Amino acid sequence: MPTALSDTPARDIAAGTGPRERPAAADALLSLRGVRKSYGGVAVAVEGVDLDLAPGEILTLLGPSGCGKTSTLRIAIGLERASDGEVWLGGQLVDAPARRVFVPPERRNMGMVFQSYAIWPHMSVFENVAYPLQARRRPAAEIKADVDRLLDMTGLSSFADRPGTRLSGGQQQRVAIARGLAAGSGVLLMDEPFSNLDSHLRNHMRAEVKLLQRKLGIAVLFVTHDQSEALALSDRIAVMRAGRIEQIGPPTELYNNPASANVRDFLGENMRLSGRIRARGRDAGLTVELSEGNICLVDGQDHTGGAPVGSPCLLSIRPEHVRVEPAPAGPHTVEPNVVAGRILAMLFLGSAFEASVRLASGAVVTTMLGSDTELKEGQAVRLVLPKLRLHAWPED
Ligand SMILES: Nc1ncnc2c1ncn2[C@@H]1O[C@H](COP(=O)(O)OP(=O)(O)OP(=O)(O)O)[C@@H](O)[C@H]1O
Repeated sequence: MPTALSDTPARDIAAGTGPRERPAAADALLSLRGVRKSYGGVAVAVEGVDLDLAPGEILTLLGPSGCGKTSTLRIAIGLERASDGEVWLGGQLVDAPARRVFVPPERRNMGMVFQSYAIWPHMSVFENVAYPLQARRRPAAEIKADVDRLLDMTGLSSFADRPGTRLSGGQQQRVAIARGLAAGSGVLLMDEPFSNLDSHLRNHMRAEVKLLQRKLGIAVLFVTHDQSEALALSDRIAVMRAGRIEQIGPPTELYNNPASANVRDFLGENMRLSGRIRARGRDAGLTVELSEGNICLVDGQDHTGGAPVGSPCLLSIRPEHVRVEPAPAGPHTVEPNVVAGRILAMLFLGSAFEASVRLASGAVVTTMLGSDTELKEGQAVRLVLPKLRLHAWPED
């Protein structure tokens, strides 16, 4: 894996601190095994987390406030000690309470970028980036060469002499990233790094970080509560809830095949329709009668756990998978997987319209329409629900 600097590799950092054998994942740069954290022995923040950060990947911890994302990150870098479990860095054990192993953060050499950037205002851009290298007493010529390279890679060369205070939010963020890379382990931890930026700059920085990460081949463990940020940036997402990882996988897998209602609702929008199971296919598939009276064939995921025919259930479908067509003239005909409705309101989002549609039952659902749609507010429509895109769940 190409690391940013000609620096001490992570596997040498903790030399002499623990056993030599590797944890389960052979090529992982960072591994957490059964990590648990309770503050003051009472509040449990992290409850048995296992994860492996592979070389060159962006792995995001995603979840609502208080689910344990930051605690997990702080344990990884050594700012907190795990209460139980093991942390491995580059094949070396760096935290294992049961084995009395703990390597402090300054000896883990991992870069961390915080929400607040933590740029030192009394130092120039060059000095900020050089700091982690000076702290390790590297020779001046080597420091200069490495910092020049990092400033070049992050597009900051022309700002080298500028004080940290005289930079825009995006530039400060880049200084924080360059300084994180100077830590040299090839692993960068980022905790909500864009939350202080306005939405335009936030989008720009997401793209910039991903480009930089791809160029350098570093591994990033990223924390956010923003699902669109996680979907856009990550190679893999770990959705956390109450201190545990609920599902981990590539963004498209989590989006298309959520393993739980929590992951389904946390990632993206859903149209939800309530109904009752009318039949179960021999191998797979359900027939569901909606509250609208229509029949729907469901060939997506079945999360109803074999609930018997007659049980209430919930169907979900991503709004972009619903086809919205003008209602045909003449008497209403009932067809499977087609629901009648009327557009109540259309919101123009730039690239698309978000339309609220009232169904016969009175339920209001949200759908997406192309920006060139000819459909209008007040118009009668039919919603076509492809069976492969419909997932069945127990009632909420
Ligand atoms: N130093 C601390 N002392 C006591 N409890 C703490 C401490 N730090 C975090 N907690 C608690 O641990 C739980 C997890 O907190 P953590 O900051 O890891 O969550 P988070 O998902 O990162 O939240 P946020 O997105 O709000 O930062 C919360 O209930 C929090 O109140």
